[in-house]
Amino acid sequence: MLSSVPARLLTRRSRSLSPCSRVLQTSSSGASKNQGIRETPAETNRNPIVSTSRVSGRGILSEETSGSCVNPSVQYHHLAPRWLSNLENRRNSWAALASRGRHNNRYWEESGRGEGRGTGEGASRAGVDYAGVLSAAAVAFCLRKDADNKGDALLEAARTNNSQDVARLIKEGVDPNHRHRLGWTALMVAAMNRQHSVVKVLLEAGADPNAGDDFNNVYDTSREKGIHSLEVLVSREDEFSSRLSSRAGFRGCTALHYATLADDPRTVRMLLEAGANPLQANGLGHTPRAYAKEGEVSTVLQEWEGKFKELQAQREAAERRRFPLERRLKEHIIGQEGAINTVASAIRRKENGWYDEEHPLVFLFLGSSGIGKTELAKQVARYMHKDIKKGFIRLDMSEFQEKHEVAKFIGSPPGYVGHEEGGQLTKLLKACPNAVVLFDEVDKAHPDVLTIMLQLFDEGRLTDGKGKTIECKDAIFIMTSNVASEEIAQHALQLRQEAEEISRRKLADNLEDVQKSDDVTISRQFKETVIQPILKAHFRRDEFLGRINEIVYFLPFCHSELLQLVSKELHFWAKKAKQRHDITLQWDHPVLELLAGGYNLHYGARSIKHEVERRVVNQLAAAYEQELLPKGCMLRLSVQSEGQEERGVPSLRLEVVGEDSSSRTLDIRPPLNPEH
Ligand SMILES: Nc1ncnc2c1ncn2[C@@H]1O[C@H](COP(=O)(O)OP(=O)(O)OP(=O)(O)O)[C@@H](O)[C@H]1O
Repeated sequence: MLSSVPARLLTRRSRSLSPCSRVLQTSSSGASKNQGIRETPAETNRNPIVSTSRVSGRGILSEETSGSCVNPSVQYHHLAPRWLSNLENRRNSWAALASRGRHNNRYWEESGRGEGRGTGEGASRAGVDYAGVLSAAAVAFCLRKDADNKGDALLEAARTNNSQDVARLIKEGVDPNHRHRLGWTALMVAAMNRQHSVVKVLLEAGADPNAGDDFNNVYDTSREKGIHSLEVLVSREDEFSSRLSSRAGFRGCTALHYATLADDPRTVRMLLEAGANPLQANGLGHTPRAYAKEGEVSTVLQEWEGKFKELQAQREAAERRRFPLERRLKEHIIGQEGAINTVASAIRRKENGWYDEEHPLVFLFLGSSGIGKTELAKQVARYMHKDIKKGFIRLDMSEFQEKHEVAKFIGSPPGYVGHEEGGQLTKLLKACPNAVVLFDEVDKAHPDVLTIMLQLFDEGRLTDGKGKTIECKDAIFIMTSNVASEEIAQHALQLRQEAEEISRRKLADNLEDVQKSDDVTISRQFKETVIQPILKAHFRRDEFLGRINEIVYFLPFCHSELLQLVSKELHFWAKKAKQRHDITLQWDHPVLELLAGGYNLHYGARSIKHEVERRVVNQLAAAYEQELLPKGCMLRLSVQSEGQEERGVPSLRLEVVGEDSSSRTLDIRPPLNPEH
C-alpha cells in the first residue's frame, strides 16, 4: 500500500493543497468546504518567504509552486473520506474540549456521573463490583484519553495562535512538552507558524526549547507508526505546517530549527533567550544556522553561537572544578591512583586548551590482566561522550596478526575482496571521529598494522581503502598491552614491601609522616632501565614508542584494594538479590577478608569476581533451588567460627535472620557442594 503512493504526490508545492485535499476537491467538489478542510488564519497568513521559497539548499522547505497541477490518481479517492472524517473527528474533539474547558473544567467528572445513573438498585454485589472494575477501567481510559485529547488541543491551539487556550490547558495540567502522536511538540508548531504569543506562553510554562522532533519524514514516520503515508502527510500539513518538504529529514529538529526555517528573527531571539542551544544538531547533523537565509536570523544565530560556546565552556569548566575527573574515575576504578592521575591530567590539558591540536592523545596502558586497563578506557569514553556506544571503539588487535589483515583494519583497495565493506576502524571512526579508541593487546598486531597506527597518531588522519580521509585529531587513542607486566608487578610488590617496612619503622619510632604502603609510584629509573628496553625489543620501532604521549602503569592490587573489590562485587550481587528475589543480603568484615584470599595476581579483579561467584553466589543459587530462601527474607553471610571449618579451611555460612534478630543456618543439601 505504501509503495503504491507515487512520490510525485508527496513532493508538493508549498502553496498547493495537499494531494488529499486536491483529491477531495476533485472527487467531492464542495465537500471539503462542508466537511471541514478549512484554512486556519495561520495558513491564510502564510509567510510569503516560505511560499516562494528558495530558502534552503537542503530542500527542507516545500518547493516553489510552478503552477503545474498534479493530477491525483483515482486510487486515492476512496481513502479521502476516511482521512477527512478522522481529521474532522479530531478537530471536533479539540473544539469540544476547548469550548467545554472554557465553561466547565469538570467535563469528564460530570459525564462519568451521568453514565452512573443507569446502575439499578437491585444489582447484585458481584454486579456492582464488576461495574466498579469496569468503571475504574473506563475512568482510567477516559483520563488517558482526556490527557491525550487535551494534549492535542494544546497542539492545535499552538498552531492557531490561541495563546489563551494554550495557557488554560497548561493550567489544567497539560504537559507543555506534550508530543503529537507523530512526534512534534507545541513549541515546534508555534515556532514554525510564527505564533509569537504562544511561543512566549509555552516558554514561560517550561516548554523545552531543546527538545528534538521525533518526526523524520512522511515515509519513515508512516513505516514506524504503521500509518498510511498520505494520512501522515495530511497530519503533518494540517496539524504542523504545509510549508515543509515531505521528503526532507526532520528528526532532531528543535523549535529553533523550525523558527529558522520560518525565517522568524523574533521567535529565534525568544528561543535563544530561553536557553535554546544554537549548536544543537538535528539527526542530519545540521545546526539551525545551516537552514538560515542570509540576513537577520543568520546574524543572530551566529552571535549566539559564540556566546553559547563561551557559556558552555564556562559551565563545563565550573563542573570540572566542582567534580574533577580524578574523582569521577575513582568512583568506578579501585586503586590505580597513578594511572588515573596520569590520564586525568592529560585530558585536563586537552580540555583546557593546553595541548598540541595537530596530534591526537595517545596512551599505552601497561600491566597484568584484569586490573582495570579496559575499565579505565571505558570510563574515559563515558566521561567524554554521552553516547558511549558511538564514542567508544574497541578493537582486539590479536585479530590483526597477519599481513593480509591490514585490509580488515582500514578496508581493501579497489578491486580487492571486501572493498565495499570498508575497514573496521575506518567505519567506526567515520561515525565518531573524536571517539575514545581502545586497541586491546596492541603487541599482537602485525608490524604493517602498527605502521598504519603510526600514521594515525602522527597525522591525526587516516585514509581508508576507498581513498577517503578521516580527520581524527580530536580522538583519544588508548593501547593496552601485557608486555612487561610481570616486571611491573614484581617491582610494585617490592616497592610495597619497602614502604611497609619503612612505615613499620616510623611507627615504631613514633614519627608522623608514615607513608601508606598502597601509595607507590614506579620510579623513573625503573621505567628507563627496565621497561623501555622491553618495549623497544618488542615493538622495534622507536618512532612508534616516541609518538605515545603517556605510558600508564597499572599495579597489582594491595590488600585494602582487594577488600574494596570484594565489597563492590558483593554489593553487585546484593542488588541483584533484592531486585530479582526481594532478598536482603548482609555480610561482615571477616567475609571480605576470606574472599580477598582468592586473589590471583595473574587474573586480577577477575579472580575476585570468580571467588565471589564460587563461594557466595553458588550457595545462594543452591539454597534458592532447594526452596530454603523465604521471599523477602534477610540473609546473613558469615565465616564459620573456629572448629566448624571443613578440613581446616574456613568456609562461608548462610543464615536466615528473623525479625527478632534470631538466626537459622541454612542446611544446603548435597550432592551439591556449592562452594566448590
Ligand atoms: N581497578 C579496578 N576497579 C574496579 N574494577 C576493576 C578494576 N580492575 C578490573 N576491574 C574489573 O575486572 C574486570 C576486568 O577488568 P579489565 O577489563 O579492565 O581488565 P584489563 O586490565 O583490561 O585486563 P586484560 O588485559 O585482561 O583485558 C572488569 O569487569 C572490571 O570492571
